[in-house]
Amino acid sequence: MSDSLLSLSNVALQRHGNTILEDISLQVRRGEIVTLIGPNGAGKTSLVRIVLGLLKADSGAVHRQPRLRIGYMPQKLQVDATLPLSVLRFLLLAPGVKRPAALQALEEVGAAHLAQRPLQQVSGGEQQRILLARALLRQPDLLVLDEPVQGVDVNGQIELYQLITRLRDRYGCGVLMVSHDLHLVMATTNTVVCLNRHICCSGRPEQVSADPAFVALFGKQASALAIYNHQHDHSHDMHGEVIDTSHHHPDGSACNHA
Ligand SMILES: Nc1ncnc2c1ncn2[C@@H]1O[C@H](COP(=O)(O)OP(=O)(O)OP(=O)(O)O)[C@@H](O)[C@H]1O
Repeated sequence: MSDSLLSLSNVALQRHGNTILEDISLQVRRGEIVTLIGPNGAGKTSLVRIVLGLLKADSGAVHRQPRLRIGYMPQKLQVDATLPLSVLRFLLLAPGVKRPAALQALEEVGAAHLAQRPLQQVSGGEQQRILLARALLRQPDLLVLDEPVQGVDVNGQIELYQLITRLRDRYGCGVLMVSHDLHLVMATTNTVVCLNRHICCSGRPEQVSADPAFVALFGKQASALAIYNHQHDHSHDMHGEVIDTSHHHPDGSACNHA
């Protein structure tokens, strides 16, 4: 039996005559962490929405393993600041969730001590852990994390990525996450997919980082600063279209846009 949880083949999405995504093929297998990186407007959120089934691709195919359970962690916790809600009560809002399971999920993410804390009083890093706990409550086969370390300081980011890796190991789930942080992601991910409407390059981090095309794409400075800075050796016009059309991505390894 295939261990592929999710498979996208040649997926394309247009909106109002604009190409948002084109020719996107990727897979997430059980136990694998796949990270989507790309600049603002690259289509990362649109791709996540297609994976979640919230958006339908205009062409191409999306295959999910039968009865696939997806745990989704959004970018941010959206709560009414006037709503008196403890962390535990927030988790109990999810359908079918019982108190012991909610407490265990908080324990799993190192946030058991926050159970009775008003939701509005938790820090950015604590919020991300709570959202991760909520995603775990679905006992997911696949965790989909949209910028899981957003608004968290560097030490907190390292801890969160380590936590995600531990959860992957413990549950054997697949992880698809969006990140802007190339440097930290390289240490924890199995596959990096660089997206800019199309897939610019992808592969295992060690393969990608050893390839001259990778350095050309991201630049040494970007790695050293742990800040994502998208650099291509091909160009995009103001609509994100590739001006140099010689690129192609035959096998998922880093490509050289000569
Ligand atoms: N419903 C829509 N109608 C028209 N354009 C859209 C729609 N949804 C997204 N877009 C456009 O598609 C492009 C990709 O958006 P998306 O939010 O997927 O990018 P992103 O990589 O997640 O960006 P960011 O890093 O800024 O969050 C953007 O140019 C956006 O304006």
